[in-house]
Amino acid sequence: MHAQVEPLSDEEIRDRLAELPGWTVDGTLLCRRYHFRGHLPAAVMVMHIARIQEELDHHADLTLGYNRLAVAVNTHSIGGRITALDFGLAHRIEEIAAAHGAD
Ligand SMILES: C[C@H](O)[C@H](O)[C@H]1CNC2=NC(N)=NC(=O)C2=N1
Repeated sequence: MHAQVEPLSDEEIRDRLAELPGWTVDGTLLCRRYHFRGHLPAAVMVMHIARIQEELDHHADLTLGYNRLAVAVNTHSIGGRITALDFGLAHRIEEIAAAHGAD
C-alpha cells in the first residue's frame, strides 16, 4: 500500500505535462496514445508496461488496438485523481517507448 498521496493541483498538472510531450489530461485521466508499425510490438509493450506497473504497484488502463496502444491512468485509492504516482508511471513508460518503436 502506498502512503497517502495528494491530488495534484491544476497548476502542478500543467507544469508536469510540459515535461511529458504527447501526454494529455482527459477528464480525470492522464493519457497517451502510441502508434506502432505492427500489432505484435504494441502487444509486447503492453507486457513491458505491466512489468513496470507491478514494480511500482501502480496500474494504468491499457487499451490494445490494431497497431496502437492507449494508456490512461489516475490514482484509484484517492477516488480517481491525478497524482505524482501517475506522472511517475508515465515517465517510466516514456523511457521504454522508443525501444518498442512506439510514436
Ligand atoms: C494495494 C495496492 O497498493 C493498490 O490497490 C494500488 C494498485 N494499483 C493502483 N493503480 C492505480 N492506478 N491507482 C491506485 O490507487 C492503485 N492502487
